[in-house]
Amino acid sequence: MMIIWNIIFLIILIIFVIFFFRVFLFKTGLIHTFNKFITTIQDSFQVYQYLKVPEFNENMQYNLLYGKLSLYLNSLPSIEDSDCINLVTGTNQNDIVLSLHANQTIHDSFLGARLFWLSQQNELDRTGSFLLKIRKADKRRVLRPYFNHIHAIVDEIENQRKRELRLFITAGDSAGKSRWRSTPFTHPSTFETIAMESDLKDKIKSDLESFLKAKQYYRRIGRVWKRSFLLYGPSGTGKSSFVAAMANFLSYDVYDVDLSKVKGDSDLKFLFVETTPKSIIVVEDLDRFIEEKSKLTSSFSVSGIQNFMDGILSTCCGEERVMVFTMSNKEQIDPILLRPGRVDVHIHFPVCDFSAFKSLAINYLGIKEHKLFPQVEEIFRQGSSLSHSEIGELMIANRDSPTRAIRSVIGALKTDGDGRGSEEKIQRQIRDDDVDSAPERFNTVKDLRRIYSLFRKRSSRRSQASISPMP
Ligand SMILES: Nc1ncnc2c1ncn2[C@@H]1O[C@H](COP(=O)(O)OP(=O)(O)OP(=O)(O)O)[C@@H](O)[C@H]1O
Ligand SMILES: [Mg+2]
Repeated sequence: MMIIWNIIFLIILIIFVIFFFRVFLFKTGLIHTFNKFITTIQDSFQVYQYLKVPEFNENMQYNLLYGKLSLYLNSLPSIEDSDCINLVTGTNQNDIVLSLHANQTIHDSFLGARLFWLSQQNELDRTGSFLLKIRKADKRRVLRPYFNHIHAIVDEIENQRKRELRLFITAGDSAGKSRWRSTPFTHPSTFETIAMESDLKDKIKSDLESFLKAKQYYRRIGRVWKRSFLLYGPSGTGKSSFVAAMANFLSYDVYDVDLSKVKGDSDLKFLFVETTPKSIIVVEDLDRFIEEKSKLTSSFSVSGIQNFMDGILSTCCGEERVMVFTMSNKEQIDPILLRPGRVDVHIHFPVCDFSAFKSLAINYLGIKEHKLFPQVEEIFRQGSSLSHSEIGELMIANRDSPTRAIRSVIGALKTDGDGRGSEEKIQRQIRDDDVDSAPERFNTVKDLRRIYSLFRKRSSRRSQASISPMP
């Protein structure tokens, strides 16, 4: 009898010990260490195989699978169990997105198999990789459908995010190399908000649409599937806004290359291979850069810039890129740099004419007609003109009163026409109008002062808009 009681007592004791051990493990967080210990024991009875997915291939071209994997792994719920995770802001500033830290393992399960992904970072070149650990016994059965599953999930995520475009800008890393930093691209410019000849706009839109459909064609003729545009014209005529409109039209990300931050040819190549397909690569003020480059000793070579423009490096790491170069004047540029094939379409951005003025009036003031329009037209006919941004700013500053807005434009155009004291006169006119009564406009006045300093710089004159597609 005594023995039976002893056994019962022992069983109850064991149950209590197990119970308290579990509570202790959970309360102290030691459960994770315990689980790792169990996994290590299990692992020692298994034969595993390792597969590596590097960020770049041996030719330093970006590996698209790496990007997809990163998206997939960061979307797994098990990321929360990792020892160290990065918290970053999402597209919406209030969103917090989890992303896997270097040297962290995340587990996944698929068709009954357990898969482990280790994120790694090379200390020397700061490039990343993912290492997959999978049981040899599961590999043959699971691997192919598992990667199909990853592709399907990533496509789904990308479809959800389709409208969330990103703007990439050049920034240096700790090793002094140029890298991309991205931020949501929310520029509201569209082809509808750009004041430009409607025929020209339609031509460009259909050019872009036919480019999107031409994958097979480009492949058949052995050319890189890319299209290059040169936007040239005076300051404030809408070149940058046009690039944003293109990005919104195509739903492409924008890579804004700041050549002044790029160290030289190899850095430029590196930046290029890091861009992804379905993107617009923009180089603003190329003429200014080339002019400055000739004065400074630079590690850029003409062929480095040409190769970049040709996008020859993009052939093996996905295509579908649009390249855009902006400049104020193309006359000074070596024609080799703009030869057909290197730059496919030249688009001229002239200073504002009467028809562009009317588009701006519709957009900024919400009016299609006004009794002062004939007067404005006459002034334009006499050869006066301003840039779109100058006129736009005057309209924004006086948006409460279209009449006042148009009068101020007329004043500015006239001053421009006879060339007398533009800055002083227009500032007085704005002060005389009810600027003081609207505190928020003080900013606008400040802006206007800044903008009118452009008057002195402006050199180009009215001309016809033109698009010259190269064969
Ligand atoms: N054609 C246009 N249609 C509508 N708005 C315009 C146009 N051109 C300029 N603007 C307005 O003027 C401002 C400046 O334009 P933008 O920066 O695109 O000019 P830009 O040609 O790139 O000038 P820069 O050569 O100095 O960079 C923008 O806020 C834009 O809204
Ligand atoms: Mg610009």
